[in-house]
Amino acid sequence: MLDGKTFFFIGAGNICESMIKGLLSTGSVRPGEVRVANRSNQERLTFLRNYYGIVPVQDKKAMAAASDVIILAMKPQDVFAALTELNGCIGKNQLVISVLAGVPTALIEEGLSCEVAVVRAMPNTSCAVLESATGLSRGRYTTPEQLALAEEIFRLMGEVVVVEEHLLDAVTGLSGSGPAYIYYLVEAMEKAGEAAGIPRELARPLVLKTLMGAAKMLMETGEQPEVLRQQVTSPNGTTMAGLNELNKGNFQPLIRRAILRATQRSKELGKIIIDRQLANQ
Ligand SMILES: NC(=O)C1=CN([C@@H]2O[C@H](COP(=O)(O)OP(=O)(O)OC[C@H]3O[C@@H](n4cnc5c(N)ncnc54)[C@H](OP(=O)(O)O)[C@@H]3O)[C@@H](O)[C@H]2O)C=CC1
Ligand SMILES: O=C(O)[C@@H]1CCC=N1
Repeated sequence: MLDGKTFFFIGAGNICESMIKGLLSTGSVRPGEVRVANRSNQERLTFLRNYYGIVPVQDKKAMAAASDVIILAMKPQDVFAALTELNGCIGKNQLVISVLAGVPTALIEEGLSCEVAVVRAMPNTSCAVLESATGLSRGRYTTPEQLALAEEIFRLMGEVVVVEEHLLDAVTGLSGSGPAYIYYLVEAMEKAGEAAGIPRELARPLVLKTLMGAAKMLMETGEQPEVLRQQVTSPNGTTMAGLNELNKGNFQPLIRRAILRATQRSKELGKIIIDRQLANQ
């Protein structure tokens, strides 16, 4: 279904580059089929063109009209300006994918003032290595075929779940922001390894292989994480001593708080944008 489809990224930031890198690496999308626009940062477009061979765009309206898939990838607070620029140029047979945290499909449909197919997606930066966990939900004018196209695009870059739109804020808090929690854990483990006397250059591969191995065990054995944890934990051994320290710091409630707060923040971002839209009407 992807053959020859053209992609127009509006917003050339981190998630855009992760997706471009991932999509091109699959070979299913060619550099000439990827068009990218920014608000003002031309150096960034030049970099992306030189590095990936993509097509930098100045005339967003013309390019949006001429592309199969338009990906909104600016900050949520910049969505109005972007939609205003695109108003009236996207038709029913095109697909708009929004990766914006918190922004409802209805707001995008309204901003484009026509019956446009919108899919709201929440990928993560692991798109770059084809290991994203992506949540999708469709807007009111999106056909099953258009949703299937969005699924196909994101499935090239990892796992996809299709959810009710109200769950996308939670997907954002869990797996959209999720890589940052893991990187933070890696940072903390490396620093702790150093404190225990292991030089950074040795701590890094030890931590990374531990992370990879644990992920692989979870995926390949199908065991519950509790079971795998118990297999590591000898009675009165080292792991138990370490886990006790994590529990003293309320490890699980802390993680829960972080994910719930990120989820709430996604909802807040949506509300800010909706309130601003209402104020402008
Ligand atoms: N980073 C992540 O891990 C993820 C981010 N997201 C979502 O993706 C979106 C982008 O995030 P991220 O890539 O991190 O952000 P960045 O700040 O890295 O990039 C945003 C880009 O949008 C551009 N931009 C702003 N307004 C316009 C406009 N009107 N037309 C064209 N381009 C515009 C900016 O251009 P300029 O520099 O010229 O102003 C900038 O390059 C956010 O809404 C976020 O919620 C979703 C999943 C994961
Ligand atoms: O931090 C953010 O708001 C975005 C959304 C998910 C990941 N990054």
